[in-house]
Amino acid sequence: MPRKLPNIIITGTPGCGKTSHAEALCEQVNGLRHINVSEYAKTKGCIDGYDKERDSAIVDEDKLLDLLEPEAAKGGLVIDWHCCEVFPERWIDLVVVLRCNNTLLYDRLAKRGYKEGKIRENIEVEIMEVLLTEARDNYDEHIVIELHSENVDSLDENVARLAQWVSNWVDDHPEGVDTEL
Ligand SMILES: Nc1ncnc2c1ncn2[C@@H]1O[C@H](COP(=O)(O)OP(=O)(O)OP(=O)(O)O)[C@@H](O)[C@H]1O
Repeated sequence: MPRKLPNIIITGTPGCGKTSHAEALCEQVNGLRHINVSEYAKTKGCIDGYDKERDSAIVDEDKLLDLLEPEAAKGGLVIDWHCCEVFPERWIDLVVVLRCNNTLLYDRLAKRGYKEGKIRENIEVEIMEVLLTEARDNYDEHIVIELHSENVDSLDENVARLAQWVSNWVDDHPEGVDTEL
C-alpha cells in the first residue's frame, strides 16, 4: 500500500528543539505520528547497553529498524532523534536539521542538569555542524533543510512552514508513494 503522508526526520544536537517541533507539527497536521526514538527504543526493548563515557543508552539499531519498517510503510512518521543516518533513504521524504546558537543551547542543557563535560561535547557537535553534515552525507541534498530554533517565534514559523510542506507533498503525490521503491 503506498503511503499517503510523507515521513519526516527531525534531527539536531540534543536541546535544539526536536521534540518541541515534532509535537507541535503532529498537533497541527492530522495523521502525523511523533516517534521520539529514545523513548520508543526504551519502551520497545531496543536498548543494547549503556555508554558510560557518553552518559547515554545504546540503541539496538537493527531491532529499531525492524520495528519501524511497517510504520514507515504506512507513512506520516515524524522521527525525532539526534542521529539520522540509520533510516533508509527510501523511507524518508524530508530531513529537518534544527540549529541553535551556542549560548542558548548551553543554557537549555544546563537547565536539564547535564554535566559540564556532556554540555561541552554537545556544544562542540553543534559548532562542528555534525548533524547537518550527517544529513547531507546520507540523503539527497534536495530533501535536507536547516532551520533555526532559537525562540518561540522561530518554532511557530518552522512548524507552520513544515505543515505547509506536508500539505504540498500530499497534493503532489495523489497516488501516494511506495516505500519499497
Ligand atoms: N525554538 C525554541 N524556542 C524556545 N524554547 C525552545 C525552542 N526549542 C527548544 N526549546 C526548549 O529547549 C528545551 C529542549 O527542547 P527539546 O526537548 O524540544 O529539544 P530536543 O532537541 O528534542 O532535545 P533531546 O535531543 O535531548 O531530546 C526545552 O525546554 C524546550 O522548551
